[in-house]
Amino acid sequence: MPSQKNAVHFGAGNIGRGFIGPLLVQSGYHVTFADVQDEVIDALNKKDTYTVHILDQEKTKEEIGNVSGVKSTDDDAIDAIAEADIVTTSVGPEILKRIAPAIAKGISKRREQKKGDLNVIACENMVGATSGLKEEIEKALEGKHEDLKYIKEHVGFPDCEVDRIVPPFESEDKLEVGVEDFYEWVVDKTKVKGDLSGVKGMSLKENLSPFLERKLFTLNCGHAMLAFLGFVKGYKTINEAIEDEEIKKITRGALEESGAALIKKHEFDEKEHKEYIEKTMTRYANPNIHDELPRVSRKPLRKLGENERLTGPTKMCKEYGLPRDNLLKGIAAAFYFDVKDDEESAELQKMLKEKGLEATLEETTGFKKGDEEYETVLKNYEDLKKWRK
Ligand SMILES: NC(=O)C1=CN([C@@H]2O[C@H](COP(=O)(O)OP(=O)(O)OC[C@H]3O[C@@H](n4cnc5c(N)ncnc54)[C@H](O)[C@@H]3O)[C@@H](O)[C@H]2O)C=CC1
Ligand SMILES: O=P(O)(O)OC[C@H]1O[C@](O)(CO)[C@@H](O)[C@@H]1O
Repeated sequence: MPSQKNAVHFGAGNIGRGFIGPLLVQSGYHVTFADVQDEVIDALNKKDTYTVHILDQEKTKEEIGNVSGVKSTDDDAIDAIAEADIVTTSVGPEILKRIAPAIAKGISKRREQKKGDLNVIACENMVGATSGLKEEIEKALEGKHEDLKYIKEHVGFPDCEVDRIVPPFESEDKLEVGVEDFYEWVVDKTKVKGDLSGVKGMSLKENLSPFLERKLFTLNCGHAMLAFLGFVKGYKTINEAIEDEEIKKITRGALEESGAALIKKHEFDEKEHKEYIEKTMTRYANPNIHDELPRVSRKPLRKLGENERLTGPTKMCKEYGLPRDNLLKGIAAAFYFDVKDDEESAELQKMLKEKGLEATLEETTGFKKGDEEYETVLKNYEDLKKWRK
């Protein structure tokens, strides 16, 4: 009998339980979720199985078994890494540095126990998430030459792109999760140690960047446009926002703008990219998915950042001398995002109050006074005032 393959997944949240965890289980791994929420960890250990609802036209279910939970801050997490064949994460970009020390300790233990190859893959909405995590792990092992040598020889750190819409799911059962049918997981093949071809749903590619930029500057870009513009008009959900013809038109326009730049940069087939945009618009409008705007627009300071989903495609359009009017409407709308329990939203509103829009715009997006983008966002911000109810 083949021996049990083991995976440790940091973050038993929506993407962990609804996307990466299930794919690993279906590929024959026992998945140990490492999280900080006791309730979720206890439930995983008590039940050993949970339901994933596929929220498509026809609603189906998958039962996911062979799972357990550990506290990511306990030694149990380190022990689990020592026994793992793969470590994945979906904790949010800002949490990666917090989990790096535990992964470093787990790697050190593997080296002592002369364990074989391991791959660590950060599945976050971010360019270079795994590379950043690798840096943090190496920092945690500074001066430990044997561990660093072991990493070089035995630990792969491939960056990746993850795409599946998984909002919080209403259920009495803490573990149940609701997902769209669509998913895409593209992993940088050139950085893998050993063989990951047995992982179901993982697409190994030599050139990750076009896939990553296509996803961030399309799915995430349009989602952010809908969420920020929808918020200005007082809508609560993505479904409400996309039903508004004005918002829908601007969002589609933004995807066409980012699409034109992506086609130029990555030489995508024009017709195929048009279809990709249409498919993305259909995914947003899925009537079976209830997605609240504050989730999609969460952490606005990160989302406004250079090379992120709105500023990134805008800059790319500029580089190729292409229009970016719709994208700049989405950027302007982001400054209206005001949700008290979102720390970054509170920080953004504080900046606006204390420094004013001009300085905040410069600080968050990198657009400078005199740039066409800077002036247009200021104008758009004024124009959006009439949208507020
Ligand atoms: N939900 C979605 O539709 C998508 C999310 N993503 C990305 O996946 C990542 C996670 O997103 P979600 O699953 O939606 O978030 P989530 O909030 O549902 O899950 C995050 C999980 O991480 C856990 N966590 C926080 N600190 C931790 C720590 N120190 N150690 C271990 N676990 C910790 C939380 O308790 C939570 O269970 C983000 O980077 C997001 O950008 C990517 C594609 C789609
Ligand atoms: O932390 P992030 O990037 O906001 O992740 C949550 C996100 O999940 C998605 O719905 C789907 O990837 C995004 O468009 C959304 O913003």
